[in-house]
Amino acid sequence: MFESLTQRLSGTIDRLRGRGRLTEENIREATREVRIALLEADVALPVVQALVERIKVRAVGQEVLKSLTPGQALIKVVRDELAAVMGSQASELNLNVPAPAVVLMAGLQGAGKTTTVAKLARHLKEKRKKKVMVVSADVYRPAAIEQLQTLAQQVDVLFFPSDASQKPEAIVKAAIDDARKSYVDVLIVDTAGRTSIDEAMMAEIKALHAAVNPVETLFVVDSMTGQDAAATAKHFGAALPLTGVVLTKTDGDARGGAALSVRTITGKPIKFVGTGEKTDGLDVFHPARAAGRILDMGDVLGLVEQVEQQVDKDKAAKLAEKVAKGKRFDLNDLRDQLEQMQNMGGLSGLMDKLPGMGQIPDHVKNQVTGKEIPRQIAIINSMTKKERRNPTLINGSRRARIARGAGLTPADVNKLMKQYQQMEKMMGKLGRGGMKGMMRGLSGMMGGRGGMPFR
Ligand SMILES: Nc1nc2c(ncn2[C@@H]2O[C@H](COP(=O)(O)OP(=O)(O)OP(=O)(O)O)[C@@H](O)[C@H]2O)c(=O)[nH]1
Repeated sequence: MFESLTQRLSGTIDRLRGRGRLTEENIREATREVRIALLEADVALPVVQALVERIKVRAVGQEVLKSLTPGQALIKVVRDELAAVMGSQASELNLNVPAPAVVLMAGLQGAGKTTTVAKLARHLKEKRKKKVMVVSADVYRPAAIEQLQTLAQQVDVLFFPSDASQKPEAIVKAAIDDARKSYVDVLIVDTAGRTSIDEAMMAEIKALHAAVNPVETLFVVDSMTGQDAAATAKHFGAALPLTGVVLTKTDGDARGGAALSVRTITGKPIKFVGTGEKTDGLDVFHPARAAGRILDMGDVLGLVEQVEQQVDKDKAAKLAEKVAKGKRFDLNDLRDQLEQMQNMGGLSGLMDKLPGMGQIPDHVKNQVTGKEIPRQIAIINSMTKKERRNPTLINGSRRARIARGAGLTPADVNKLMKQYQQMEKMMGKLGRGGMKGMMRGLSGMMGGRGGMPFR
Protein backbone atom coordinates (compact mmCIF):
# COMPACT_ATOMS: atom_id res chain seq x y z
CA MET A 1 0.00 0.00 0.00
CA PHE A 2 2.87 2.34 0.66
CA GLU A 3 5.27 1.66 -2.21
CA SER A 4 5.60 5.21 -3.46
CA LEU A 5 5.93 6.63 0.05
CA THR A 6 8.60 4.08 0.84
CA GLN A 7 10.51 4.91 -2.31
CA ARG A 8 10.21 8.62 -1.65
CA LEU A 9 11.52 8.25 1.90
CA SER A 10 14.27 5.73 1.26
CA GLY A 11 16.81 8.41 0.35
CA THR A 12 16.05 10.35 3.53
CA ILE A 13 16.34 7.23 5.66
CA ASP A 14 19.62 6.23 4.02
CA ARG A 15 21.09 9.64 4.69
CA LEU A 16 20.01 9.55 8.33
CA ARG A 17 21.00 5.97 9.07
CA GLY A 18 24.35 5.71 10.77
CA ARG A 19 24.71 9.44 11.33
CA GLY A 20 26.74 10.11 14.45
CA ARG A 21 25.70 13.73 14.63
CA LEU A 22 22.62 15.62 13.54
CA THR A 23 22.63 19.29 12.78
CA GLU A 24 19.67 21.63 12.65
CA GLU A 25 20.12 21.60 8.88
CA ASN A 26 19.96 17.76 8.70
CA ILE A 27 16.82 17.72 10.77
CA ARG A 28 15.17 20.47 8.75
CA GLU A 29 15.97 18.68 5.52
CA ALA A 30 14.66 15.35 6.80
CA THR A 31 11.37 16.78 8.04
CA ARG A 32 10.94 18.69 4.77
CA GLU A 33 11.36 15.47 2.82
CA VAL A 34 8.91 13.64 5.08
CA ARG A 35 6.40 16.44 4.52
CA ILE A 36 6.71 16.34 0.74
CA ALA A 37 6.51 12.55 0.69
CA LEU A 38 3.30 12.60 2.77
CA LEU A 39 1.67 15.23 0.60
CA GLU A 40 2.57 13.30 -2.52
CA ALA A 41 1.04 10.20 -0.94
CA ASP A 42 -2.24 12.16 -0.75
CA VAL A 43 -2.31 12.38 3.02
CA ALA A 44 -4.71 15.06 4.27
CA LEU A 45 -2.98 18.37 4.94
CA PRO A 46 -3.91 18.76 8.64
CA VAL A 47 -2.55 15.27 9.24
CA VAL A 48 0.72 16.11 7.50
CA GLN A 49 1.12 19.34 9.43
CA ALA A 50 0.49 17.80 12.83
CA LEU A 51 2.72 14.83 12.10
CA VAL A 52 5.66 16.88 10.87
CA GLU A 53 5.31 19.23 13.82
CA ARG A 54 5.54 16.35 16.29
CA ILE A 55 8.54 14.88 14.50
CA LYS A 56 10.29 18.27 14.64
CA VAL A 57 9.68 18.68 18.36
CA ARG A 58 10.96 15.23 19.15
CA ALA A 59 13.91 15.52 16.74
CA VAL A 60 15.48 18.33 18.71
CA GLY A 61 14.69 16.62 22.01
CA GLN A 62 17.03 14.69 24.24
CA GLU A 63 16.05 11.24 23.04
CA VAL A 64 17.47 11.96 19.59
CA LEU A 65 20.38 14.29 20.24
CA LYS A 66 21.68 12.39 23.25
CA SER A 67 21.36 9.07 21.48
CA LEU A 68 24.55 7.29 20.42
CA THR A 69 23.07 6.98 16.96
CA PRO A 70 21.00 10.12 16.45
CA GLY A 71 20.18 9.16 12.85
CA GLN A 72 18.60 5.89 13.95
CA ALA A 73 16.84 7.61 16.82
CA LEU A 74 15.28 10.08 14.39
CA ILE A 75 14.13 7.25 12.12
CA LYS A 76 12.51 5.66 15.16
CA VAL A 77 10.75 8.94 15.95
CA VAL A 78 9.38 9.07 12.40
CA ARG A 79 8.22 5.48 12.67
CA ASP A 80 6.55 6.05 16.06
CA GLU A 81 4.76 9.13 14.80
CA LEU A 82 3.60 7.43 11.60
CA ALA A 83 2.26 4.58 13.74
CA ALA A 84 0.57 7.00 16.16
CA VAL A 85 -1.19 8.74 13.28
CA MET A 86 -2.62 5.38 12.25
CA GLY A 87 -3.69 4.48 15.77
CA SER A 88 -0.67 2.75 17.36
CA GLN A 89 -2.40 -0.46 18.28
CA ALA A 90 -4.43 -2.89 16.25
CA SER A 91 -8.08 -2.86 17.25
CA GLU A 92 -9.91 -6.12 16.78
CA LEU A 93 -13.69 -6.35 16.63
CA ASN A 94 -15.46 -6.10 19.93
CA LEU A 95 -17.68 -9.16 20.19
CA ASN A 96 -18.20 -9.10 23.95
CA VAL A 97 -21.97 -8.92 23.92
CA PRO A 98 -24.67 -11.55 24.29
CA ALA A 99 -24.84 -13.53 21.03
CA PRO A 100 -25.52 -12.78 18.30
CA ALA A 101 -23.14 -9.83 18.05
CA VAL A 102 -24.38 -7.73 15.15
CA VAL A 103 -21.86 -6.11 12.81
CA LEU A 104 -23.36 -3.49 10.49
CA MET A 105 -21.46 -2.74 7.29
CA ALA A 106 -21.94 0.47 5.35
CA GLY A 107 -20.23 2.08 2.42
CA LEU A 108 -20.54 3.67 -0.99
CA GLN A 109 -21.37 1.66 -4.08
CA GLY A 110 -18.47 -0.37 -5.32
CA ALA A 111 -16.35 0.27 -2.23
CA GLY A 112 -16.12 -3.47 -1.75
CA LYS A 113 -18.72 -3.86 0.99
CA THR A 114 -20.24 -7.18 -0.04
CA THR A 115 -16.83 -8.72 -0.68
CA THR A 116 -15.68 -7.48 2.72
CA VAL A 117 -18.71 -9.05 4.43
CA ALA A 118 -17.59 -12.43 3.06
CA LYS A 119 -13.95 -11.84 3.96
CA LEU A 120 -14.88 -10.81 7.48
CA ALA A 121 -17.16 -13.83 7.87
CA ARG A 122 -14.27 -16.05 6.86
CA HIS A 123 -11.87 -14.26 9.20
CA LEU A 124 -14.20 -14.58 12.18
CA LYS A 125 -14.89 -18.22 11.41
CA GLU A 126 -11.29 -19.28 10.81
CA LYS A 127 -9.27 -17.04 13.10
CA ARG A 128 -11.69 -16.42 15.95
CA LYS A 129 -13.61 -19.68 15.68
CA LYS A 130 -17.02 -18.01 15.59
CA LYS A 131 -20.24 -19.29 14.14
CA VAL A 132 -21.16 -16.65 11.58
CA MET A 133 -24.32 -15.73 9.67
CA VAL A 134 -24.59 -13.09 6.95
CA VAL A 135 -27.64 -11.21 5.68
CA SER A 136 -28.19 -8.58 3.00
CA ALA A 137 -30.46 -5.62 3.64
CA ASP A 138 -29.82 -4.25 0.16
CA VAL A 139 -33.38 -4.19 -1.17
CA TYR A 140 -32.54 -2.00 -4.15
CA ARG A 141 -30.28 -4.40 -5.94
CA PRO A 142 -31.55 -8.00 -5.90
CA ALA A 143 -28.25 -9.02 -7.52
CA ALA A 144 -26.48 -7.85 -4.36
CA ILE A 145 -28.45 -10.40 -2.30
CA GLU A 146 -27.49 -13.15 -4.74
CA GLN A 147 -23.86 -12.03 -4.72
CA LEU A 148 -23.80 -12.35 -0.93
CA GLN A 149 -25.44 -15.77 -1.07
CA THR A 150 -22.78 -17.03 -3.49
CA LEU A 151 -19.98 -15.63 -1.35
CA ALA A 152 -21.49 -17.11 1.82
CA GLN A 153 -21.48 -20.52 0.17
CA GLN A 154 -17.87 -20.03 -0.85
CA VAL A 155 -16.68 -19.26 2.66
CA ASP A 156 -19.11 -21.76 4.16
CA VAL A 157 -21.05 -19.58 6.60
CA LEU A 158 -24.81 -19.36 7.20
CA PHE A 159 -26.80 -17.13 4.85
CA PHE A 160 -30.14 -15.64 5.88
CA PRO A 161 -32.29 -15.15 2.75
CA SER A 162 -34.01 -11.84 2.05
CA ASP A 163 -35.79 -10.27 -0.90
CA ALA A 164 -36.36 -6.88 -2.43
CA SER A 165 -40.00 -6.63 -1.33
CA GLN A 166 -39.07 -6.50 2.37
CA LYS A 167 -38.07 -3.56 4.55
CA PRO A 168 -34.40 -3.55 5.65
CA GLU A 169 -35.34 -3.42 9.36
CA ALA A 170 -37.73 -6.33 9.03
CA ILE A 171 -35.06 -8.39 7.26
CA VAL A 172 -32.47 -7.78 9.91
CA LYS A 173 -34.84 -8.35 12.83
CA ALA A 174 -35.85 -11.70 11.36
CA ALA A 175 -32.19 -12.55 10.82
CA ILE A 176 -31.37 -11.75 14.45
CA ASP A 177 -34.20 -14.03 15.63
CA ASP A 178 -32.97 -16.82 13.43
CA ALA A 179 -29.35 -16.28 14.48
CA ARG A 180 -30.34 -16.51 18.14
CA LYS A 181 -32.19 -19.76 17.55
CA SER A 182 -29.26 -21.22 15.63
CA TYR A 183 -26.69 -20.21 18.29
CA VAL A 184 -24.89 -17.92 15.88
CA ASP A 185 -22.09 -15.86 17.47
CA VAL A 186 -21.86 -13.07 14.91
CA LEU A 187 -24.39 -11.74 12.41
CA ILE A 188 -22.89 -9.54 9.69
CA VAL A 189 -25.35 -7.20 7.95
CA ASP A 190 -24.64 -5.95 4.43
CA THR A 191 -26.47 -2.76 3.51
CA ALA A 192 -27.28 -0.91 0.30
CA GLY A 193 -24.56 1.23 -1.23
CA ARG A 194 -25.20 4.60 -2.84
CA THR A 195 -23.13 6.62 -5.24
CA SER A 196 -22.68 9.31 -2.61
CA ILE A 197 -23.69 9.88 0.97
CA ASP A 198 -27.16 11.42 0.69
CA GLU A 199 -30.06 12.11 3.00
CA ALA A 200 -32.01 9.04 1.99
CA MET A 201 -29.10 6.72 2.59
CA MET A 202 -28.34 8.23 5.97
CA ALA A 203 -31.99 8.09 7.05
CA GLU A 204 -32.23 4.45 6.09
CA ILE A 205 -29.06 3.34 7.76
CA LYS A 206 -29.85 5.37 10.89
CA ALA A 207 -33.21 3.62 11.19
CA LEU A 208 -31.53 0.28 10.66
CA HIS A 209 -28.88 1.08 13.25
CA ALA A 210 -31.52 2.07 15.81
CA ALA A 211 -33.52 -1.07 15.13
CA VAL A 212 -30.70 -3.60 15.46
CA ASN A 213 -28.28 -1.93 17.86
CA PRO A 214 -25.04 -3.30 16.37
CA VAL A 215 -21.95 -3.72 18.53
CA GLU A 216 -19.78 -2.75 15.56
CA THR A 217 -20.63 -0.37 12.73
CA LEU A 218 -17.93 -0.50 10.09
CA PHE A 219 -17.56 1.89 7.21
CA VAL A 220 -16.02 0.32 4.12
CA VAL A 221 -14.02 2.67 1.90
CA ASP A 222 -11.89 2.29 -1.18
CA SER A 223 -8.31 3.23 -0.28
CA MET A 224 -7.63 4.28 -3.87
CA THR A 225 -9.68 7.40 -3.26
CA GLY A 226 -6.89 8.66 -1.00
CA GLN A 227 -7.73 11.36 1.51
CA ASP A 228 -11.30 11.48 0.12
CA ALA A 229 -11.79 8.12 1.79
CA ALA A 230 -11.16 9.76 5.15
CA ALA A 231 -13.47 12.66 4.31
CA THR A 232 -16.32 10.34 3.31
CA ALA A 233 -15.87 8.28 6.46
CA LYS A 234 -15.94 11.46 8.54
CA HIS A 235 -19.16 12.58 6.90
CA PHE A 236 -20.71 9.23 7.58
CA GLY A 237 -19.37 9.09 11.13
CA ALA A 238 -20.98 12.43 11.92
CA ALA A 239 -24.42 10.86 11.48
CA LEU A 240 -23.85 7.43 12.93
CA PRO A 241 -21.68 6.10 15.77
CA LEU A 242 -19.04 4.41 13.69
CA THR A 243 -16.75 1.95 15.47
CA GLY A 244 -14.19 1.47 12.75
CA VAL A 245 -13.17 1.66 9.13
CA VAL A 246 -12.25 -1.03 6.62
CA LEU A 247 -9.92 0.14 3.86
CA THR A 248 -10.34 -1.94 0.73
CA LYS A 249 -8.22 -2.41 -2.38
CA THR A 250 -4.97 -1.60 -0.62
CA ASP A 251 -3.34 -4.02 -3.06
CA GLY A 252 -3.93 -1.48 -5.80
CA ASP A 253 -3.10 1.60 -3.77
CA ALA A 254 0.54 2.60 -3.94
CA ARG A 255 0.18 5.83 -2.02
CA GLY A 256 -1.38 5.09 1.34
CA GLY A 257 -2.97 8.52 1.86
CA ALA A 258 -6.20 6.99 3.13
CA ALA A 259 -4.43 4.78 5.68
CA LEU A 260 -2.57 7.75 7.08
CA SER A 261 -5.54 10.14 7.10
CA VAL A 262 -8.50 8.10 8.35
CA ARG A 263 -7.64 7.93 12.04
CA THR A 264 -6.94 11.63 12.52
CA ILE A 265 -9.75 12.87 10.30
CA THR A 266 -12.46 10.56 11.66
CA GLY A 267 -11.16 9.72 15.11
CA LYS A 268 -12.00 6.09 14.29
CA PRO A 269 -9.54 3.25 13.93
CA ILE A 270 -8.86 1.34 10.75
CA LYS A 271 -9.71 -2.19 11.79
CA PHE A 272 -9.05 -4.14 8.62
CA VAL A 273 -7.52 -3.69 5.20
CA GLY A 274 -8.65 -5.48 2.05
CA THR A 275 -5.68 -6.88 0.18
CA GLY A 276 -7.18 -8.67 -2.80
CA GLU A 277 -10.34 -9.77 -4.55
CA LYS A 278 -10.46 -13.24 -3.04
CA THR A 279 -12.10 -14.03 0.29
CA ASP A 280 -8.77 -14.48 2.07
CA GLY A 281 -7.71 -10.94 1.13
CA LEU A 282 -8.35 -9.31 4.50
CA ASP A 283 -5.72 -8.38 7.10
CA VAL A 284 -6.15 -7.05 10.61
CA PHE A 285 -4.59 -3.58 10.45
CA HIS A 286 -1.48 -3.12 12.61
CA PRO A 287 -0.40 0.54 12.63
CA ALA A 288 3.09 -0.07 14.01
CA ARG A 289 3.82 -2.73 11.44
CA ALA A 290 2.46 -0.55 8.66
CA ALA A 291 4.76 2.26 9.82
CA GLY A 292 7.68 -0.18 9.70
CA ARG A 293 6.75 -1.05 6.16
CA ILE A 294 6.62 2.58 5.10
CA LEU A 295 10.20 3.00 6.29
CA ASP A 296 11.15 -0.29 4.68
CA MET A 297 12.02 -1.83 8.02
CA GLY A 298 9.92 -4.81 7.06
CA ASP A 299 7.03 -6.42 8.85
CA VAL A 300 8.79 -9.28 10.54
CA LEU A 301 5.98 -9.83 13.04
CA GLY A 302 3.49 -10.07 10.20
CA LEU A 303 5.77 -12.58 8.57
CA VAL A 304 5.96 -14.73 11.67
CA GLU A 305 2.19 -14.58 12.05
CA GLN A 306 1.64 -15.58 8.44
CA VAL A 307 4.06 -18.48 8.69
CA GLU A 308 2.47 -19.66 11.92
CA GLN A 309 -1.00 -19.60 10.45
CA GLN A 310 -0.17 -21.29 7.23
CA VAL A 311 2.48 -23.82 8.07
CA ASP A 312 1.12 -27.24 8.80
CA LYS A 313 2.62 -27.78 12.23
CA ASP A 314 2.00 -31.53 12.29
CA LYS A 315 3.88 -31.98 9.06
CA ALA A 316 6.70 -29.74 10.26
CA ALA A 317 7.00 -31.74 13.51
CA LYS A 318 7.06 -35.03 11.60
CA LEU A 319 9.76 -33.78 9.31
CA ALA A 320 11.86 -32.55 12.24
CA GLU A 321 11.54 -35.96 13.89
CA LYS A 322 12.46 -37.74 10.68
CA VAL A 323 15.53 -35.57 10.17
CA ALA A 324 16.58 -35.98 13.80
CA LYS A 325 16.47 -39.74 13.38
CA GLY A 326 18.80 -39.43 10.43
CA LYS A 327 16.21 -40.65 7.90
CA ARG A 328 16.42 -39.47 4.32
CA PHE A 329 14.67 -36.22 3.35
CA ASP A 330 12.85 -37.47 0.26
CA LEU A 331 10.91 -35.93 -2.59
CA ASN A 332 7.59 -36.33 -0.74
CA ASP A 333 9.04 -34.09 1.96
CA LEU A 334 10.15 -31.59 -0.65
CA ARG A 335 6.66 -31.59 -2.15
CA ASP A 336 5.13 -30.88 1.29
CA GLN A 337 7.48 -27.95 1.69
CA LEU A 338 6.64 -26.60 -1.75
CA GLU A 339 2.91 -26.93 -1.10
CA GLN A 340 3.24 -24.99 2.12
CA MET A 341 5.11 -22.25 0.32
CA GLN A 342 2.34 -22.16 -2.24
CA ASN A 343 -0.23 -21.77 0.54
CA MET A 344 1.59 -18.72 1.75
CA GLY A 345 1.22 -17.15 -1.68
CA GLY A 346 4.69 -18.26 -2.70
CA LEU A 347 7.58 -16.12 -1.76
CA SER A 348 5.98 -12.93 -3.01
CA GLY A 349 3.65 -12.64 -0.02
CA LEU A 350 6.61 -13.17 2.28
CA MET A 351 9.08 -11.00 0.44
CA ASP A 352 6.98 -7.89 0.78
CA LYS A 353 7.32 -8.18 4.51
CA LEU A 354 11.11 -8.44 4.61
CA PRO A 355 13.19 -5.36 5.41
CA GLY A 356 14.70 -3.60 2.41
CA MET A 357 12.46 -5.26 -0.15
CA GLY A 358 11.08 -1.93 -1.33
CA GLN A 359 14.33 -1.37 -3.18
CA ILE A 360 14.27 -4.56 -5.20
CA PRO A 361 12.73 -3.95 -8.62
CA ASP A 362 9.50 -5.77 -9.37
CA HIS A 363 10.85 -7.73 -12.30
CA VAL A 364 13.52 -9.27 -10.08
CA LYS A 365 10.97 -10.14 -7.41
CA ASN A 366 8.74 -11.73 -10.04
CA GLN A 367 11.57 -13.84 -11.31
CA VAL A 368 12.21 -15.30 -7.90
CA THR A 369 8.59 -15.75 -6.98
CA GLY A 370 6.94 -16.46 -10.33
CA LYS A 371 5.61 -19.72 -11.61
CA GLU A 372 8.28 -22.02 -10.25
CA ILE A 373 6.42 -23.67 -7.38
CA PRO A 374 3.51 -25.22 -9.32
CA ARG A 375 6.00 -26.45 -11.92
CA GLN A 376 8.19 -28.05 -9.30
CA ILE A 377 5.16 -29.73 -7.74
CA ALA A 378 4.10 -30.97 -11.20
CA ILE A 379 7.53 -32.56 -11.69
CA ILE A 380 7.36 -34.42 -8.37
CA ASN A 381 3.80 -35.54 -9.14
CA SER A 382 4.98 -37.04 -12.41
CA MET A 383 7.41 -39.38 -10.60
CA THR A 384 6.48 -42.83 -9.34
CA LYS A 385 5.89 -43.36 -5.62
CA LYS A 386 9.06 -45.43 -5.44
CA GLU A 387 11.11 -42.68 -7.04
CA ARG A 388 9.80 -40.11 -4.63
CA ARG A 389 10.87 -42.22 -1.70
CA ASN A 390 14.17 -43.22 -3.29
CA PRO A 391 15.36 -40.45 -5.61
CA THR A 392 18.54 -42.32 -6.56
CA LEU A 393 16.35 -44.37 -8.91
CA ILE A 394 15.86 -41.32 -11.11
CA ASN A 395 18.40 -41.72 -13.91
CA GLY A 396 18.80 -39.86 -17.20
CA SER A 397 16.07 -41.61 -19.17
CA ARG A 398 13.62 -41.37 -16.28
CA ARG A 399 14.30 -37.65 -16.05
CA ALA A 400 13.25 -37.22 -19.68
CA ARG A 401 10.01 -39.17 -19.10
CA ILE A 402 9.24 -37.30 -15.90
CA ALA A 403 9.73 -34.03 -17.77
CA ARG A 404 7.34 -35.15 -20.49
CA GLY A 405 4.80 -36.26 -17.91
CA ALA A 406 4.87 -32.80 -16.33
CA GLY A 407 4.81 -31.05 -19.72
CA LEU A 408 8.26 -29.57 -19.02
CA THR A 409 11.86 -30.07 -20.19
CA PRO A 410 14.58 -32.35 -18.78
CA ALA A 411 16.48 -29.19 -17.83
CA ASP A 412 13.59 -28.29 -15.47
CA VAL A 413 13.82 -31.73 -13.88
CA ASN A 414 17.60 -31.42 -13.53
CA LYS A 415 17.18 -28.08 -11.82
CA LEU A 416 14.69 -29.48 -9.34
CA MET A 417 16.87 -32.50 -8.63
CA LYS A 418 19.86 -30.28 -7.98
CA GLN A 419 17.85 -28.22 -5.49
CA TYR A 420 16.60 -31.40 -3.90
CA GLN A 421 20.13 -32.81 -3.56
CA GLN A 422 21.31 -29.65 -1.85
CA MET A 423 18.42 -29.77 0.61
CA GLU A 424 18.92 -33.46 1.21
CA LYS A 425 22.57 -32.87 2.01
CA MET A 426 21.71 -30.08 4.43
CA MET A 427 19.02 -32.13 6.17
CA GLY A 428 21.37 -35.12 6.33
CA LYS A 429 24.00 -33.02 8.05
CA LEU A 430 21.45 -31.74 10.53
CA GLY A 431 20.31 -35.25 11.30
CA ARG A 432 23.75 -36.80 11.63
CA GLY A 433 25.78 -34.12 13.32
CA GLY A 434 23.75 -31.06 14.11
CA MET A 435 20.96 -32.43 16.23
CA LYS A 436 23.07 -34.98 18.05
CA GLY A 437 25.83 -32.46 18.59
CA MET A 438 23.29 -30.02 19.96
CA MET A 439 21.86 -32.62 22.32
CA ARG A 440 25.34 -33.53 23.53
CA GLY A 441 26.12 -29.89 24.18
CA LEU A 442 22.88 -29.44 26.11
CA SER A 443 23.39 -32.52 28.25
CA GLY A 444 26.91 -31.30 29.06
CA MET A 445 25.53 -28.00 30.29
CA MET A 446 22.85 -29.72 32.34
CA GLY A 447 25.48 -31.51 34.41
CA GLY A 448 26.02 -34.59 32.28
CA ARG A 449 29.45 -35.51 30.98
CA GLY A 450 31.82 -32.73 31.92
CA GLY A 451 29.43 -31.20 34.42
CA MET A 452 28.46 -27.57 34.88
CA PRO A 453 31.24 -25.17 34.07
CA PHE A 454 30.68 -22.93 37.10
CA ARG A 455 30.42 -25.50 39.85
N1 LIG B 1 -8.21 -5.71 -5.70
C1 LIG B 1 -9.19 -5.68 -4.79
N2 LIG B 1 -10.47 -5.66 -5.19
C2 LIG B 1 -11.44 -5.62 -4.25
C3 LIG B 1 -11.14 -5.58 -2.86
N3 LIG B 1 -12.33 -5.54 -2.19
C4 LIG B 1 -13.30 -5.54 -3.13
N4 LIG B 1 -12.79 -5.58 -4.38
C5 LIG B 1 -13.49 -5.57 -5.67
O1 LIG B 1 -14.25 -4.40 -5.76
C6 LIG B 1 -15.43 -4.61 -6.54
C7 LIG B 1 -16.66 -4.11 -5.79
O2 LIG B 1 -16.89 -4.93 -4.66
P1 LIG B 1 -18.34 -5.20 -4.04
O3 LIG B 1 -18.11 -5.99 -2.81
O4 LIG B 1 -19.28 -5.73 -5.04
O5 LIG B 1 -18.76 -3.72 -3.68
P2 LIG B 1 -20.01 -3.17 -2.86
O6 LIG B 1 -19.50 -2.07 -2.05
O7 LIG B 1 -20.70 -4.27 -2.18
O8 LIG B 1 -20.90 -2.60 -4.00
P3 LIG B 1 -22.51 -2.36 -3.99
O9 LIG B 1 -23.13 -3.68 -3.65
O10 LIG B 1 -22.77 -1.95 -5.40
O11 LIG B 1 -22.76 -1.32 -3.01
C8 LIG B 1 -15.45 -6.10 -6.82
O12 LIG B 1 -14.99 -6.29 -8.13
C9 LIG B 1 -14.49 -6.68 -5.81
O13 LIG B 1 -13.88 -7.85 -6.27
C10 LIG B 1 -9.76 -5.59 -2.46
O14 LIG B 1 -9.40 -5.54 -1.28
N5 LIG B 1 -8.83 -5.64 -3.47
